[in-house]
Amino acid sequence: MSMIAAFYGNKSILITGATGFLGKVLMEKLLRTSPHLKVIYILVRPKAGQTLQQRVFQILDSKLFEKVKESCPNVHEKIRPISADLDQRDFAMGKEDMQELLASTNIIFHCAATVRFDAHLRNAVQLNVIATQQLLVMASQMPKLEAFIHFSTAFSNCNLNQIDEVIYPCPVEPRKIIDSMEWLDDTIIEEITPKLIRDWPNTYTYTKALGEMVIQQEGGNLNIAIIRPSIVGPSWQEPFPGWVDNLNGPSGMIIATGKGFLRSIRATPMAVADLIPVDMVVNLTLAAGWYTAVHRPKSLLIYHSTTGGLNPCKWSEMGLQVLASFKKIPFEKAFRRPNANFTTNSLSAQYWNAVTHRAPAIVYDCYLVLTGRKPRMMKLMTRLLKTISMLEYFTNRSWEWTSANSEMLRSEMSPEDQRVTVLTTQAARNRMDCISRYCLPLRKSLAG
Ligand SMILES: CCCCCCCCCCCCCCCCCCCCCCCC(=O)SCCNC(=O)CCNC(=O)[C@H](O)C(C)(C)COP(=O)(O)OP(=O)(O)OC[C@H]1O[C@@H](n2cnc3c(N)ncnc32)[C@H](O)[C@@H]1OP(=O)(O)O
Ligand SMILES: NC(=O)C1=CN([C@@H]2O[C@H](COP(=O)(O)OP(=O)(O)OC[C@H]3O[C@@H](n4cnc5c(N)ncnc54)[C@H](OP(=O)(O)O)[C@@H]3O)[C@@H](O)[C@H]2O)C=CC1
Repeated sequence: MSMIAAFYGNKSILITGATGFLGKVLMEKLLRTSPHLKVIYILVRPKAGQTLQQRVFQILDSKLFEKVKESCPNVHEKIRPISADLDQRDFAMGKEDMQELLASTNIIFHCAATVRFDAHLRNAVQLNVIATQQLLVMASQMPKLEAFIHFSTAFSNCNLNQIDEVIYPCPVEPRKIIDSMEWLDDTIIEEITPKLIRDWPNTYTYTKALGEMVIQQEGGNLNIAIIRPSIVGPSWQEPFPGWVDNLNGPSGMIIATGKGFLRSIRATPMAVADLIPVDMVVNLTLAAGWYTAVHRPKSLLIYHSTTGGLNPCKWSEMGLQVLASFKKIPFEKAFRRPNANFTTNSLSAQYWNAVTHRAPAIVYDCYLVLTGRKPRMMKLMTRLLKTISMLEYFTNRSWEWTSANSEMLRSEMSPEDQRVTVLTTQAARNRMDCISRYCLPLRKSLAG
């Protein structure tokens, strides 16, 4: 029997961000492999026109949960949604809900975040820093809490090239940033944002770094671990290959290339594409939760969930795999035949944008207007080019992440857990298999 799966049996688990990409996969794996867990509390923000229960049923109705429901048709009884908005004081939670959480929670997985690169600094600080701080305060009042697992990103220190499993100080103390958000107005915050974030490329990575510092400074005696995944992609194996439900990171770019919209990307072919399938991130997370609670390490441990350090994959290799997958399974109703290249300098990128992106979009829009339809291609192309420009920072640099803690974690696992729980390190060793599994199922999942 898996020791990790057995550990989560009979536990009350709190997940923030359970309606998001990683949160859903985490919840699925917990329900599938630890069917005797007591309850999963999920903090869900109310959405107009949908009750909390409806949001939960919508998630459970997705293909991701088919396997769990086969073995446990009443799986919804294990999930207890709690209305909470992490942007609000005390998460705008009801008193009784709060009391129940404080009294019962054994393990916290904190996934909620804004992952938008263009988030206003105030919003990013609120969710990625202040909400983390509030959750720590709650955690400190939980007598039964065994472990607090926080999701950060491998790019929280992307201003460095070599990144160890440690917390690096930020130039400005998180407390000072939090205080200033209280009295500065939005326009001034926008003006000073570039000065504050310095060599971080966006408010997302910057506020994730601040979030880590808050954890270190205000974690007190809690048993805490931080997971730092790199670029999280579709599932590799569990519960089935290729599950993904968003267009973040490379997924949207791959679709856009396959559909023939995207023909050129500013990327350095030899730069490392550090992709990690979502199920491996979840495996590492559950193993880290078990280890943190059972072994109670003396200090906070950080786990890199990355693949590049051991056996790096380059963007050129990734690109070739992607193009090969389009040949095997072409997209339906493509705008053009898929073909793409990587450019490295910004002048040639501008040239290709004009020639292969904007010009065909204008021609197509003229055709739509002439045939009595609404033009839409230029709007789509502008959005696509905006997205590409935000991703360029990551496609033109390489980072080296060490992974000693992840290696240590694997060595601490039982032989059975080592057999059933694929962690990042093994995935890195089988990198080509991993990439082709990344590309092909992604195509199947999102094509259409
Ligand atoms: C040698 C041969 C070469 C061959 C080349 C072959 C090419 C192969 C492809 C290779 C891929 C290369 C690209 C790699 C890029 C890697 C980047 C990795 C960066 C990771 C860093 C950190 C990882 C993390 O820690 S967390 C997760 C990261 N977060 C994100 O990824 C979020 C980024 N996105 C945003 O911040 C926003 O979406 C933004 C600012 C880019 C755009 O905002 P906007 O307000 O304009 O739009 P949205 O409201 O977000 O969406 C509106 C609409 O558009 C749809 N959409 C969103 N993104 C995409 C997309 N990428 N593609 C297509 N469509 C997209 C979205 O669903 C919405 O649709 P609605 O219908 O309106 O709802
Ligand atoms: N995806 C990736 O490539 C990577 C992700 N990470 C980290 O992993 C974690 C999860 O990311 P991912 O699943 O991709 O992100 P998603 O954007 O898919 O999910 C974000 C989650 O946070 C919730 N949330 C956002 N704002 C609030 C709020 N005010 N109150 C309550 N809940 C809120 C969302 O709820 P709702 O459904 O209501 O919007 C959603 O459940 C994050 O911490 C991220 O930084 C790290 C590295 C890479």
